[in-house]
Amino acid sequence: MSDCDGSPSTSSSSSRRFSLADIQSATDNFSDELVIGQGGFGKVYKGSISDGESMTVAVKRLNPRSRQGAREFRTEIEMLSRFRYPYLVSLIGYCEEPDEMILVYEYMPRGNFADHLHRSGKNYSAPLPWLRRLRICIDAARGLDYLHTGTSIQPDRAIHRDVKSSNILLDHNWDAKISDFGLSKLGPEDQAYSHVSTEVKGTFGYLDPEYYLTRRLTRKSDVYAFGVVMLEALCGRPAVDLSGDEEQWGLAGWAQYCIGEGTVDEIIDPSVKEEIKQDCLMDFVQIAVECLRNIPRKRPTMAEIVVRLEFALAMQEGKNSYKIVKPAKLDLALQEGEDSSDVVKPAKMTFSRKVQRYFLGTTSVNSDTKPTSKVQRNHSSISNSILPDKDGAMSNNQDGVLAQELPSGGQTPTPSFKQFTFTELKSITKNFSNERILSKGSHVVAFKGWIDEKTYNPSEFGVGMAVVVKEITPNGFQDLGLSQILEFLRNCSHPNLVKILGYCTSEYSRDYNMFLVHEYMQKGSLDNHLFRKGAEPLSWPIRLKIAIGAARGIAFLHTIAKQNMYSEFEASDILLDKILVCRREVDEDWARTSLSSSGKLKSTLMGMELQERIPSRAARQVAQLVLQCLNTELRSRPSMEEVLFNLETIEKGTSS
Ligand SMILES: Nc1ncnc2c1ncn2[C@@H]1O[C@H](COP(=O)(O)OP(=O)(O)OP(=O)(O)O)[C@@H](O)[C@H]1O
Repeated sequence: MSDCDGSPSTSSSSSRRFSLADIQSATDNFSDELVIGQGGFGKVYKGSISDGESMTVAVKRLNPRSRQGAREFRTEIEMLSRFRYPYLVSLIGYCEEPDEMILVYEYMPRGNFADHLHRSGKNYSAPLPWLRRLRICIDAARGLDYLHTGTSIQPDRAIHRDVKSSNILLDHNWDAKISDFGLSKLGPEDQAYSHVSTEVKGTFGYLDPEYYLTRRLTRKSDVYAFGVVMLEALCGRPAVDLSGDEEQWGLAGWAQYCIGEGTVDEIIDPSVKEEIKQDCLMDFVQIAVECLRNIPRKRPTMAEIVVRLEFALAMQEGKNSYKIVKPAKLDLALQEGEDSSDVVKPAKMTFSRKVQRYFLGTTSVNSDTKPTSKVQRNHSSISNSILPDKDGAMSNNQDGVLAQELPSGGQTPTPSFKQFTFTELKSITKNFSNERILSKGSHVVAFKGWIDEKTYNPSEFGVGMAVVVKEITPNGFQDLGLSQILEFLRNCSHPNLVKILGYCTSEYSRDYNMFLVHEYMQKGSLDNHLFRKGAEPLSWPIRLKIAIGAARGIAFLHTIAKQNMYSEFEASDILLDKILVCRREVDEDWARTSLSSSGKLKSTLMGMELQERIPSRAARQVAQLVLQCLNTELRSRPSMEEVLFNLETIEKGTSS
């Protein structure tokens, strides 16, 4: 393990070395009028350098009286030269002269997140809407995930050590990037829980108590600090505020206390309170509280946080109107050594203990707090609707709905995963009539129909939500048992996967076939758009968006397949080919997309007719990525997460 606190030579391979005269000219000789910020290192100026074209930059000049110095300066250069990513601020160059240490960064015109949350600084104009706060948290989480896990191309891993809202900077589109790597440590490569022992550094209000006590630094210290940032975003309060009552000085402690007391509503920033949807709020609070768990091992990883925040965003945007169960939640309730007996008696169904807890919703917001919060109460009401009966059998309610979300405001509950009756399916598909057939394969026939959006009851032709009813012969499932299939399907919920609305295994069904009901994707499958004669060619940005959507869906499948309960099978094998439930298709606004196989991905991206219209740099990058995916040596192929990361980077490069 190398350590940035040693004194590596300033790695300047990808950063430019400026003379002091360059910097003086860029900042009007360090004019006070150009000061845009001040941190522990020194003042930050807005400047303008010319490299052929003129470019606005942020110039950070070491204050000779600062407690920070050469070590932080070198660490920053070293880190930012190694870690380049759309969600990390870029270092453009540096200046090192006998009495000067200066860093030059890309300029982030909207300043830092803290100023917008706490209504301070020149950049603040109006309270940030909730959606924007959520997106900023996701960007920052992506940046930290990259720092923590690296990629096959950039295998180094690091711990930031000073995650806070003033180190999250915003560009003119409100895209967020992590900054300030002066305290970062290059970390151990493999295990999330291995650590480095260091002198305790960081910022009060964000310091992981475990690190403070033990000096054992892990990535989970960043996760703790990120949890505090999430609370700042939710409450609009700084991490430390000494102006109020003593128990409210530290946001982390105060917010956790309120959540435990069921009074989380009272601490939400009034300017966003009305905007936050209940589902999104519950998830957001849940993630934040988990980040703050006392035991670092029990905190989620940044990768999990990214997926779950994206999920919360989808809920806020109304893309998942029914209750969906997220794989990341596996970790919420199922911590090692936890006793499940207080939750639910073992059911006769073959769901594993993990799956039961997972499926029933979480029962403990935080293993460190008492189970009395509103969030918890809401969750337990979800559980109650599907508690096993006294014989241990899982009971459905009268509608055959297995799990129900109980939304706020007394709206009609929406089923999450319905057990349809065969009669209902007959009504949905007009008695499985030929005119309703969408496609026919050797093991699967798909029919189109309509159901009521709220109850999932059959509705008239063209009324309510369009769905696909798929009839699958037993051979279509290979050797999988029903319980395994259902387990998987329930958890297969992600904005980039077709939504499974329910199933039917009625004894009256033809030949004991199974039926799945999933959402209907208006634009059909991608191959239609790519290969159908006369189809309007898809533009390059849409193709890229589709590839990214598909990569997100697949990456998610891989994540859930990694959970123990699925260790016996590979998600991609089962879902993509055999069960056919996740044959991802393109929806209405092209935002949630996917492809039907990696073969199509290749042809999508390499389509000859498009080559002229793809920016040449992007074309090269895509071609390189495709070649990596097709590497004959399995181990050398990138993971889906890496593919996704690369596609997102290419997209950023194309749009900027
Ligand atoms: N690249 C940049 N673009 C725009 N503004 C920036 C940039 N870098 C820093 N700033 C502004 O300058 C402020 C100070 O930045 P700096 O990283 O030195 O300090 P800090 O992180 O707030 O504090 P400390 O260094 O003590 O942890 C930031 O909060 C931000 O408002």
